[in-house]
Amino acid sequence: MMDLSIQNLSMSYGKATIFSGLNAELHSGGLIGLLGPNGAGKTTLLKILTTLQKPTRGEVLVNGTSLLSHPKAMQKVLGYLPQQVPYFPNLTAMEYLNYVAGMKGMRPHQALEQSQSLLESLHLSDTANKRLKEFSGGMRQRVGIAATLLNDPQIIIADEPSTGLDPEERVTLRNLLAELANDHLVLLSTHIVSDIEAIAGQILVLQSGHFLYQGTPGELIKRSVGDVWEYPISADWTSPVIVKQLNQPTTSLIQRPDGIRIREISKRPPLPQAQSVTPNLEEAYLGLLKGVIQS
Ligand SMILES: Nc1ncnc2c1ncn2[C@@H]1O[C@H](COP(=O)(O)OP(=O)(O)OP(=O)(O)O)[C@@H](O)[C@H]1O
Repeated sequence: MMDLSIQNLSMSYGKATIFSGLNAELHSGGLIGLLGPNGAGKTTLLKILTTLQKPTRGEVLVNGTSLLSHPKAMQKVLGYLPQQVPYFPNLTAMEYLNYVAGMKGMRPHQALEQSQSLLESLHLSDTANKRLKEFSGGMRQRVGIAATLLNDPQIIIADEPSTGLDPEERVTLRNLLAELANDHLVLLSTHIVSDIEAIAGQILVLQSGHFLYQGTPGELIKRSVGDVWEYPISADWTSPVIVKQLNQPTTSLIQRPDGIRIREISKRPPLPQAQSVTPNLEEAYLGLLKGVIQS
């Protein structure tokens, strides 16, 4: 069981405050999704949690031990999956894993055993001796995951790991992280709601330097009940008025058996004929970011 306690954490670059006074309690068992728009500070927060960067103020405790005073306490239990897996085109998958295992201080026989078993569970055994330059983006990402999991880290932190993956590879990665989250602390940062929908037990929403929301996805959806509406498109949907309306982030199109309808996040019914509908997580999240749903 691992616990991460984020206490009054603040980060500024010069005069620019990225976030301030962040507090959160994270535990193993159930994936934790860190959501926020581009530039919200997710990577900066992950860099602090992975000891790559020092915060301006505040503290992070790893099972009660200060990460700032004892970064090794975190480094010993951490598996970090960065946005872009380091790329060594001329190494084979096995050679790359060996190299990472060496950096993690693993003994050669232990490195070999674990690399083989990880390559097998990530369906890469057949390609263990192929050079990484011959791998697809998704395969390379899976090698990155194998490298992250070497030495069985108890905390896994992933930064937008599905960038560049095709839909099938995204699902595979999602399932793998969900499975790991049963007995590891898994924190997955993304700006794509579908990456964590259905697998996150807890979500943190970071925007404008604060956590706008911390809790279960279900609770966020509950909060947005009554704020999402659906209505048929009354005019030609290529007309400038409709196109302008659809360009707002709070509206989307949905195909129904009787035609295309507009879904809109709004405190009040946008049209008299609009019907209140059950929100999905994406809508609840967007409503929160746009201030329609209260944080
Ligand atoms: N070394 C730095 N010096 C100055 N500003 C920085 C530095 N690193 C990041 N920033 C700024 O901090 C803000 C947050 O960046 P960060 O990469 O943490 O966001 P993010 O939520 O991870 O975004 P993305 O999803 O686009 O990766 C951005 O405005 C960025 O320009």
